[in-house]
This record gives sequence, structure tokens and C-alpha cells, in this order.
Amino acid sequence: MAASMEDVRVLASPARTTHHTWALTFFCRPELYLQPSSIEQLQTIVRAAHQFKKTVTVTGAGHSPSDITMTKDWLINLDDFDNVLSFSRHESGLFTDVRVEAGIRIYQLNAVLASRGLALQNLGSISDQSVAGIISTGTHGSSAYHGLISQQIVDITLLLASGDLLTVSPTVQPDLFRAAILSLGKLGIITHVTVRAIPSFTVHSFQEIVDFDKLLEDWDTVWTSKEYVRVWWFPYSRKCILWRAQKSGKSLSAPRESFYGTWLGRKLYELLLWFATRIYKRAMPAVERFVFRRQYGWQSTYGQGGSEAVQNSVEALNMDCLFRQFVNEWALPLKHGVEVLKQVDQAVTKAAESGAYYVHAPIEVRCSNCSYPNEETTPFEIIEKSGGIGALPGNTLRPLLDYSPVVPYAYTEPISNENLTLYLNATMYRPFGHDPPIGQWYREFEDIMVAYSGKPHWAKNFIGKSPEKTTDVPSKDGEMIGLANVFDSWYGEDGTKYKAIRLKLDPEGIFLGGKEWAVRNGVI
Ligand SMILES: Cc1cc2nc3c(=O)[nH]c(=O)nc-3n(C[C@H](O)[C@H](O)[C@H](O)COP(=O)(O)OP(=O)(O)OC[C@H]3O[C@@H](n4cnc5c(N)ncnc54)[C@H](O)[C@@H]3O)c2cc1C
Ligand SMILES: O=C1O[C@H](CO)C(O)=C1O
Repeated sequence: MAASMEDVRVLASPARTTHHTWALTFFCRPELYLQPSSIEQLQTIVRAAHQFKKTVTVTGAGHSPSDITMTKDWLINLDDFDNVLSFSRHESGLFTDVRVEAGIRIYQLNAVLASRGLALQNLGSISDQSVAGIISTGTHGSSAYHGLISQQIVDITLLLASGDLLTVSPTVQPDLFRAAILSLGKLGIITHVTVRAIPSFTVHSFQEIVDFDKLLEDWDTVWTSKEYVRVWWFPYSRKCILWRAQKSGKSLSAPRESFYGTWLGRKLYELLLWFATRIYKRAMPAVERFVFRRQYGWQSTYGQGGSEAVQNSVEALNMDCLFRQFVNEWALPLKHGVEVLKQVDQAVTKAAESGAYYVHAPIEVRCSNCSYPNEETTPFEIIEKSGGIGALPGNTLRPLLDYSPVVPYAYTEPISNENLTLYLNATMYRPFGHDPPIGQWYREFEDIMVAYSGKPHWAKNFIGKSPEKTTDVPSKDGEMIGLANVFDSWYGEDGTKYKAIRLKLDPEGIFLGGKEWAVRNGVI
């Protein structure tokens, strides 16, 4: 059935004509900003896109730091396609599979789950993302006992370029599932997903100040010492905040007060960052040390328990990301962590001595268990062995575009750094909307990441490598060059498979809105 332009225009949001990233770093003015609320409306859009030779890009919360969702054609947002459809409780009572419309934001899902005594097992730093968005770029949290957030997904329904709906899972078209579970939005429109939730839990956390050198000394044991572990590294203070936590049934007890949790503290921090970005850049190390002291204190509390809290799982696993920011994050083998952090430390120290560049803190240091069993292993086999700690996975398949290193598998047997992925996250804030210089810092950071077989997080502000040149000089400070010249060697057979599946499902390129990003990165 043909669709008219009028059929599509009525789905456009009159209030929303522009689109931008959360960080206010990229903007676009799509020809139409569409907010459908039903499958029929989505199918009308896809039919019309064929007819009028338009591309379609989907955005969730726009929280990807890069220009991956920018388009001049048609942009779809599924904020009005956000219902929770069903709950299927497993007879063991260990988990419940929840079917949702894929535009639902994680914070909305958290609230619905909480009202039913349920929760997500693992989260990233925030819950603003849509369910489709959080899986589409490979979002992760920080735990040696959990994989990517998409590990919680049981099945995915896509609206294809043909207009058909297709539900894929580890048992139904597994290769397509592996493509869809980290699709970069280029395969089709994710309309529904089934998420594996567990009974709600509180999280008992211990936050310690640890000297940077001591963290490196204890690298081999620190990551597996609790279910959830994350580190914020403050290079100019030569200190880290080590946050370790586990599921608990304890009653709530609030965390200690935070300096930049107050309006005044936050504004003062932003003002100081602005001053060191715009007026006197050599002030940055002193600013970082001052803020560290106000926020956390100074003396090491490592091994003394640190400051304790018991929070609901969402409050504990999410965190305050402070200001709008650039984010460049890479994944690499955790076993190389000590050498890598030492090299980054040397680069940052040398740059500050010469005044070449200054970094913002914290550099986030996190890990995940992106080790995958053989394809025959079902989630249920892992769940049976789990013994109460770690993931009750919804699937155990490696996404074709997973950017984590390939490591030996261990989910339930003793886990060591050999099985884990390290994520290093170089955040640079934009105080009061002012861009700090990022180019030289990100270039040096990436050179170290590449030397240790790192790959960048798909959503973020990486620079990458030039397809034509060897000198890799972007025209604007920190501008993305992309991965086009390394995609095939870095992603190998899985990358080729992804591209073939993409082409087969979408031969006319309906879902290649934001094509510049895809071309730059060699994914089409
Ligand atoms: C403050 C902040 C904190 C963050 N914390 C973390 C973190 O802890 N860990 C981490 O790994 N990442 C983190 N991120 C990155 C973020 O999780 C990802 O960028 C995520 O993809 C954003 O989801 P979104 O809903 O905003 O999607 P968008 O950014 O709008 O889109 C992301 C991708 O999903 C595609 N997409 C969206 N909806 C659909 C759909 N229905 N069908 C098909 N494709 C779709 C888009 O086309 C695009 O390719 C953070 C980002 C910010 C800004
Ligand atoms: O992209 C991200 O932003 C925050 C850091 O501020 C985070 O944890 C990401 O990942």
C-alpha cells in the first residue's frame, strides 16, 4: 500500500525541529522529526521512505556523545512508543522476562520494575537512555561479573526495510541477533525487546581513597573483590576513588555528603574549570586537587572500609556525570591495565609540565566481563551455576560489533583479569558550554590504547585513523576521522558478517541516515 507525504507529516512533532546531543556538541535540522506511537505508523514511515527516497535515523535520548544520530533526512524518536507489555516470571522465581516497547527510557523502566519488586541487574552511569539506544552502541557498567548491558536482552524485534517485523534471539536467527544486539541503528528499527530482570536489590557500597600507585600494586585482585567495582582516577592528585559494592538485603543508609552535589559546590567547580579552560590553563592541576580535597578528603582510606552506603540498585549503580562533556572511551584487555595506566600517567604528567594540554578528572576506569562461552551454552546453564553473584544473562552471544577484546571465557568459575575488559574513559567537560582543547590529549590517549589492542566505544568522541593519510590530522580540534581504514582488520569475520547482514536487510540503504558517521567508520 502506498503512503502519501501527508501520512508521514502528521507524525512529525511540531515542537521539535532540531536535534542535538545531550552534550550540546552536535546539532542537526532533520527534514522531519517523527514521533510515531504505533507499529502501523512506523510501517507507514518506512514505506514512505522507500517511495520518497529518504533515509530514516532513529534516536533515543540523544545521549551518544558523537554525531552518530545526526541527519538531514527523517529522524524518528520513539519516546511515544514506551509501554511495558508483559511480565513472564520464571518458575524458579530467580528472574522475570519483561517485554517492552523499545523507546522506553531506562529510568521509566526502572520505575515500572521497582513497582513490581524487580530491577535491572546492571546499569551504566545514567538511566536516561532508551532501551534501544543503550544496547545499540554497546553500553556497559562496571563489574567483573556482568557483561555489556545488552547481556540482559532475551530477544529483539526489528522493523525491517521491507516493512516486516522480525523477532530474533539466540535460538532464532542467532547471527542476526548478534548483529541486532549492537546494531548502531543501521539494521532496522528496534521496536520491542525482552529484558531479563531480577528481584529488586539494594547495593552495599564502600568508597575508599587509594593512592594511584597502590591501586596499580593491587590491580590483580581489586577488580574481582566485589560484584560491582569502579575507579575514578584523578591524575593530578595521584589518587583514585575506589568504589566497591555488592548486592545486599540491608536497609538503606545514605552515602556521605558530596561537595559538588550541592548547587554552590557544583557551580564553583564549573567556574574553576571554566577559568582553567579559558583564562589560565596552568591552573587546571591545582583546580583538580582542590576539588578532590573538598569532595573526598585527602588521606588514603584504603583497607579501612572507607565510606559506606546502602542504596537502591539504581541510585548506587548510576552516578553524577556533572557537566556536559566530550567523552573518549576505549576497551582493552584488563590484564594490560597497569602498563596502560602508567603510560597514560606519563603522558598526562609530561603534558602538564610543558603546558601542552591539561586533562579533566576523573578518568573513569571500569571493567566488564565480555567473555563469551561457546555458542551451545545457554543462559540457563550459567544461571544454574551462578550461586547468587553476577549476571543471570538473557543471552550469551557476542555481538558482532562488540568492541571489547576477545578473552578466555569465565562467568561462573573463578574469574581473573585474563577474562576481563578494561574501559578507560577520558572525559573533558565543557564548562558553561565552552569547549576545552581535546585534540592532542585524545590523540596521545588513543595512541596508547591502540598499542594495547584497544578499540573505541562506538558511541563516543574518538578520533580514529585516516583512511587515506598516515598522519591522521583532523581538520578541527579532536574531530573524528573514524575507523574506516582499520574496521576490517579490527572486526575481522564478525565485521564482514555484520556488513553482509546489513546489506541484505536494507539493500536500498533506508537506515543509512547519518551516513557520514557510518562511512567514516567503515561500517557500511
Ligand atoms: C552522561 C552520560 C553517561 C553515559 N554513561 C555511559 C556508561 O556508563 N557506559 C556506556 O557504555 N555508555 C555510557 N554513555 C553512552 C550511552 O549509554 C550511549 O551512547 C547510548 O547509546 C545512548 O542511548 P540513547 O537512547 O541516548 O541513544 P542515541 O544516542 O539517541 O542513539 C544511539 C544509537 O542507537 C540507535 N537507536 C536508538 N534507538 C533505536 C531504535 N529504536 N532502533 C534502532 N536503533 C536505535 C541510534 O540510531 C544510534 O545509533 C553515557 C552517555 C552520557 C551522555
Ligand atoms: O559517556 C559517559 O559519560 C560518563 C562520564 O561522565 C560515563 O560514565 C560515560 O560512559
